[in-house]
Amino acid sequence: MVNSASLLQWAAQASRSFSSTGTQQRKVAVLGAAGGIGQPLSLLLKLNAQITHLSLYDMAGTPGVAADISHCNTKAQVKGYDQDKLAEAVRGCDLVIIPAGVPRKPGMTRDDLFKINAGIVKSLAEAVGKHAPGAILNIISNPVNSTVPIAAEALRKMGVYDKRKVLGVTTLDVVRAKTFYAEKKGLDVSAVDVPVVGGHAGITILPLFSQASPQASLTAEELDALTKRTQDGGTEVVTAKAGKGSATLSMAYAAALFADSVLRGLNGTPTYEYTYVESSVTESPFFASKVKLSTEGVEKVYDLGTLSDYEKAALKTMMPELLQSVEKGVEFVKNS
Ligand SMILES: NC(=O)c1ccc[n+]([C@@H]2O[C@H](COP(=O)([O-])OP(=O)(O)OC[C@H]3O[C@@H](n4cnc5c(N)ncnc54)[C@H](O)[C@@H]3O)[C@@H](O)[C@H]2O)c1
Ligand SMILES: O=C(O)C[C@H](O)C(=O)O
Repeated sequence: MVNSASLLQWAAQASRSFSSTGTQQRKVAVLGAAGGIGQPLSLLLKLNAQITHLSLYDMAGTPGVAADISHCNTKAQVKGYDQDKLAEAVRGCDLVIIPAGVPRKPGMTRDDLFKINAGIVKSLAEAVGKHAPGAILNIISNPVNSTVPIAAEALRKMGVYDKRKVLGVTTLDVVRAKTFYAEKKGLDVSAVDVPVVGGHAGITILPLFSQASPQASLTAEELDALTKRTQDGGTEVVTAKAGKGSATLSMAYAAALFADSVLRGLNGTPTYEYTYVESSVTESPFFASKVKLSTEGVEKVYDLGTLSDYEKAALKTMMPELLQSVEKGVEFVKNS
C-alpha cells in the first residue's frame, strides 16, 4: 500500500525525472479535470514520475488548467481537451480517472446524485470502451456503489469488459480511517494501517479496526465513534463546506495515491490496495476489499479475513443497501 511518504518521493523524483531513460511510456487521462477534484488531482499526477503523458478533459476550461499545470518542470507532457475532444483525450491511455459529475450539497445522499452522474459515467465509460478499450478505469464519481456497476455493464454491452480493469476509488475511506484512528490513539499516522471494505456510502463503508495495525485497544464507544466517523467522513466535509461541494483536496490526494499504485502494478511492481470491484467475496457482485494490482490491473481479490462480531453485524446490515445500489446501476444500463 502506498502511503504519504510516496507522495513526497514523487515530488522529489519528479523534477529529476527528465534525465531518466528507459522508463515506460504511460498515458493517463483525467475526465472532469477542470473540477474541484480534477484540478488538484491533475497537479499531483503531474508530479508522478511514472506518467509520461497527462491528458486533461472536461466540458470547458481544460486548456487553461492544462497550460497552467504544464509549466511545472516535471516529465509528463500535459494536454487539455474540451467537450468535443473526448476520443482524442482517451486514445492510447493506460489509465483513465473519472471524477466527472456533480457533488453533494448538505442534506443530500450520494444516491441523490445518481440522476445526473449515472448518464455522465455511462457515456464516459463508453468512450473509453471505444477509444481505449484496454485502459484501466478509476471511478471517483458518486454514487460509486452504482457508477462502477454502470461502467462495467456499459463495457460489457460493448463486449470489452474486463473485471480486472474497472475499479471504484475508495482510498479516501482508508485515508480517513487511518487519520481518525491514529488521532484517537496517539499513533504515528504514517505507520498505521486500517482495512476498509464494503462500498462507498454511509453504512456500506466498513472499517475493520479489528485488523488495524498497530493494534490499539478500543472501548466499545471508541470503536463505534471511529466507525461512524469514517462512514460519515464525506458528510463531515459536505457540511463544513456549507453548499460549496464535497471533499476535493483530500480526494485528489487519495486518488493520486491510488493511481500511483495502479501504475506501479502496470509497470511490474505488484501493489496492494482496497478498491470497489466485481467480486465474489460476499453476496454482493461488487464489493470493496483488498486486491493485488499488477500488470493487467486486479490480479487477485482477497477475502475479508476474520471479522469481529461488531463487523459481522455491520456487514449484514449494509448488504441490502449495497445490493440495491448495484442493481440500480446495472438496470440503468440495461434499460438505456
Ligand atoms: N469516490 C470518492 O471517494 C469521492 C470523493 C469526493 C467526491 N466524489 C465525487 O466526485 C465527483 C466530482 O466532485 P467535484 O467536487 O470534483 O465536482 P465539481 O463539480 O467541482 O467537478 C466536476 C467536474 O466534472 C465536469 N463534468 C461534468 N460532466 C462531465 C462530462 N460529461 N465529461 C467531463 N467532465 C464533466 C464538470 O464540468 C466539472 O468540472 C462527484 O460526483 C463527487 O460526489 C467522490
Ligand atoms: O461525501 C461525498 O459526497 C463525497 C465523497 O464521496 C466523500 O466521501 O467525501
